[in-house]
Amino acid sequence: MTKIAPSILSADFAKLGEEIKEVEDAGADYIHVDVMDGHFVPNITIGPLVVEAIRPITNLPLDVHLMIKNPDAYISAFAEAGASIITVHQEACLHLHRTLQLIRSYGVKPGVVINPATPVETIKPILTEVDLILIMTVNPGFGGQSFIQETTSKIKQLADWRKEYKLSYEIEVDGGVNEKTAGICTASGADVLVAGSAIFNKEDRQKAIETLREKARS
Ligand SMILES: O=C(CO)[C@@H](O)[C@H](O)COP(=O)(O)O
Ligand SMILES: [Fe+2]
Repeated sequence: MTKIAPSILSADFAKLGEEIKEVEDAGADYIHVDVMDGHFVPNITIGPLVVEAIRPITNLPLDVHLMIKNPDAYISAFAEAGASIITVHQEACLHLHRTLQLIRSYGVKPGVVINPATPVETIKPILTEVDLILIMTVNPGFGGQSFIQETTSKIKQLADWRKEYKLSYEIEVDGGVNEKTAGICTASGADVLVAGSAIFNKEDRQKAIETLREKARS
């Protein structure tokens, strides 16, 4: 079954704990945490202190998406704060194998992310190093943007490589995922759908998650 990872970027930060509990009760699989530094992306969000604060609130894995320059300098802080998965951008890493191995050395699942304009071939050399690959379907930095359709060929390529090389990474998509685009993602081979506005901007979060799952199936 397709996994759903609500992105707390679109949650009400004044009641973040309640928002997280609500999506957990509504059937979410991961809690997606968007970390932005104002350099790699034109926005600033949250840091390890918030990850530490939300860790005891939920039993779900914390899927920490680092949109920051020089991620190596902050991996220990996010690992110690309780991240379950840490994804780093290929575009932000000078020595990608080293960064992914550093994440794993803390007992955290390593993942890599690529922006919409980055070819999927750029991560072919590190496929054996990751537990998850995140395909950005918008340019990172903000919630509520429109899905970039051209990115779906990358999802398909990753699914083909996984089969060909007998690997087991999960394929996650992030950005503009909603009831109209969920089906395109899963038909291309996505296993995990990140959704911010399509869940937190809805009154009934359970219905929003169920709708995404239903669209993912069809
Ligand atoms: O990483 C990001 C944005 O950079 C995402 O995780 C967004 O938070 C997704 O928001 P929606 O497009 O689903 O509203
Ligand atoms: Fe994200």
